[in-house]
Amino acid sequence: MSRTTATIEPGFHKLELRTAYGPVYRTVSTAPPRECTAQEVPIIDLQGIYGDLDERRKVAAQIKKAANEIGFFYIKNHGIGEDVIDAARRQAVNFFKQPMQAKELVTRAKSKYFNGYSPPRGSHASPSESKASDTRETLGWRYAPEYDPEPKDLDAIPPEVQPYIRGEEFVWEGTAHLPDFKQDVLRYWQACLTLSRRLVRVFALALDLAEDYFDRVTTYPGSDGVFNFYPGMTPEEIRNAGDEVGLGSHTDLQCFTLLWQDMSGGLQVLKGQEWLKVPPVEGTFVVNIGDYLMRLTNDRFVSTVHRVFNRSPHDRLSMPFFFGFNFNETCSVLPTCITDDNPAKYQPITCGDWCQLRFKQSVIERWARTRTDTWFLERSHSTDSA
Ligand SMILES: O=C(O)CCC(=O)C(=O)O
Ligand SMILES: [Fe+2]
Repeated sequence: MSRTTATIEPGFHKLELRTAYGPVYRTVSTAPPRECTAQEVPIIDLQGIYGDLDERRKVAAQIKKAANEIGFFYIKNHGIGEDVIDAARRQAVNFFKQPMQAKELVTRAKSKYFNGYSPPRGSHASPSESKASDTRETLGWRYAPEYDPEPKDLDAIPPEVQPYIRGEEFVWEGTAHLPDFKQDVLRYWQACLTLSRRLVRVFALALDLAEDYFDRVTTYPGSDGVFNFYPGMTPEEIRNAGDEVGLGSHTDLQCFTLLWQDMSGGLQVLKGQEWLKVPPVEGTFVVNIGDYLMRLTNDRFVSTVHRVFNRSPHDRLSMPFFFGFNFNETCSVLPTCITDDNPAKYQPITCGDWCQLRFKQSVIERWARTRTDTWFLERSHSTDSA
């Protein structure tokens, strides 16, 4: 019986990545990451998005270049107040510093839609990267129209939208003992949502579409707020950490992510086969393209693999916000991303169904892993695909 065994050159290894259609594998360098350059991951000044059309187009051109090349860039002058960020950051730390019993009041096990708290080792983003699961713990909450900064009439939510509302109140009920938690966290989330609606208009310009092209599909958008906490390590833990990661290699799912990270460092981005460090820059967010937007742009904008290490004595905190389209809207590859020579590669799909495909893969995979560990490991080491 023949069996394919991929040959990997020394200095490289095979990285397993989750996608909506099951695992894919990439050959990746094992060399330590190097610092990214300002050309590779540029800092884009957003001041111009509040200016005239000409200024908005200039920002759009910079976003287009970065989105085409690496799918990651920093934004400065983004308009989210330092006080808003600071209050959210303090609340996140208050939350994670609680005893486990208090955090479990909002355990993800209570959720139908991945809201709530997941403890350290609660996820394993890339099973081939590390034998152990991810060290981060995380708290997430999702879109609910009653908190939308664009006020909604709750009695007039379209019936086709209603089944796709993913926010759940238990997150706020189970944190009500933390003074001002809900207020400070939602203020941050609302600021991220407002900025994302503004940014998606610049993305439309970057894609040669009318500026309001996406307005119709961002009325009840995918808007996942998340706090990630990566605990610091003692020197001994660092020595024994082996291949452990804070958050394993993955791509984000929706259109784009706004990522606030504290000054610890630890974010890495995969460029070709090489890992780049994308360090924190004071006063900025990192923005990265997600899989759904990559699909809608016929792969013009790239959703890039990234991961996080926190091999330091200090705790690390990040506060990503994942922005997508209304989960009920079926979207096709964008007309400006199709030519006679380059027809649409993908079928229309809703952002909700797209995310669901990936979630399902994780569930199938977890199931396979618990049932037949050896079967699964053999398969993941002997299959070579895209
Ligand atoms: O913590 C970070 O810097 C990145 C987090 C991330 O990639 C994610 O939550 O998807
Ligand atoms: Fe991510």
